[in-house]
Amino acid sequence: MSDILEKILATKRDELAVARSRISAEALRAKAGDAEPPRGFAAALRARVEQHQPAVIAELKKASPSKGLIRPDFDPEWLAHRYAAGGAACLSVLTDTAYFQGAPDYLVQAKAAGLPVIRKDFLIDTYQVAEARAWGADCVLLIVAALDDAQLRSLAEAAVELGMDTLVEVHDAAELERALALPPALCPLLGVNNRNLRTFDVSLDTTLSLRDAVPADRVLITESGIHQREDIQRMQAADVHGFLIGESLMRAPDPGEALAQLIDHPLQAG
Ligand SMILES: O=P(O)(O)OC[C@@H](O)[C@@H](O)c1c[nH]c2ccccc12
Repeated sequence: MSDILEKILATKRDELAVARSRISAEALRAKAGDAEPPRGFAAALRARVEQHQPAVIAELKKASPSKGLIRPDFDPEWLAHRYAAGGAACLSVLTDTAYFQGAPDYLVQAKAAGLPVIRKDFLIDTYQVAEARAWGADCVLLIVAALDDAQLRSLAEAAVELGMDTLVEVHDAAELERALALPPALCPLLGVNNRNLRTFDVSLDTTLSLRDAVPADRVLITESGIHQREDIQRMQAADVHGFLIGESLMRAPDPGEALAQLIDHPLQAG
C-alpha cells in the first residue's frame, strides 16, 4: 500500500472516532432513513452507454495531494449545474477535508442540480456509508487497496441495503480479481484508477491493460488523467464508455463548457 494512502487511512480512523462520539450509529441510521430516496447512479451511467454516448461522472475537486489547490473559486452548486448543462450523467464530490479540501456540505449543495452524486472519500467502515446516505449520496466509492475482502463486502452490502450503488476502484489485476469476487449487485461499476497512488504517475494504459478482464455485466469507468478528446476516443475504441473526470474540467473557467467540448455534447442553456 502506498504511503499517502496509508496516511489518509490513519486520518480517516481518527475522524471516524470523532464522528461516532458526536452522532451514534443508531441516530445516523435514522437520519439516513429520512433522506430523499437515492437517485439511480449506475442506471444513469448505463443509460448513456446504451445510447452510445460517453457516460461521464464529473468531479467537484477543489484540491488534491498531488496537485495542491486546483480551483480557488469553488461554488459547488454552480459547478454542479454547469456539469449538468455540459452533459454529465453523474457527479462526484470529494467529502474529504484534510487532503482534498472537500466537505460533506459540498455534496449537499451539488445535489441541487438534480444528478445522482457519489461520495468520494476513503471509506473504511459502514458508519461512513450511512453518513454518505444521510448527506444524500446515491453511490459510494470503495477503494480495494484500502480494504480487506471482508471489509469490501460488508461496505458494499451496507451501501446496497441503503439503496445506493457502489463504484469499486482498482489499479491492477490482483485488485480487479478481488473486486470481481463481488456479485454485480454489490459491484455494478468498476473503476480503474489511472493514477498510481505511490508515484502519482498517470497512464491511461492502466485501464487499457485491464479492459479485457472486465466482464460485460459491469460498467467499466476509467478514472483520472482524461484531458482531451483523443483520450475519450482512445477509450471508446477499446470499448470503454465510462469516465471519471476532475482536474481538466476544474481548471477551465466554465467546467460545463469544457465538458461539452470534451465529449462533443451540446451545451444546454442555463
Ligand atoms: O482529476 P482527475 O485526474 O481527472 O481524476 C479524477 C478522479 O479519478 C480522481 O480524483 C480520483 C480517483 N480515485 C480517487 C480516490 C480518492 C480521491 C480522488 C480520486
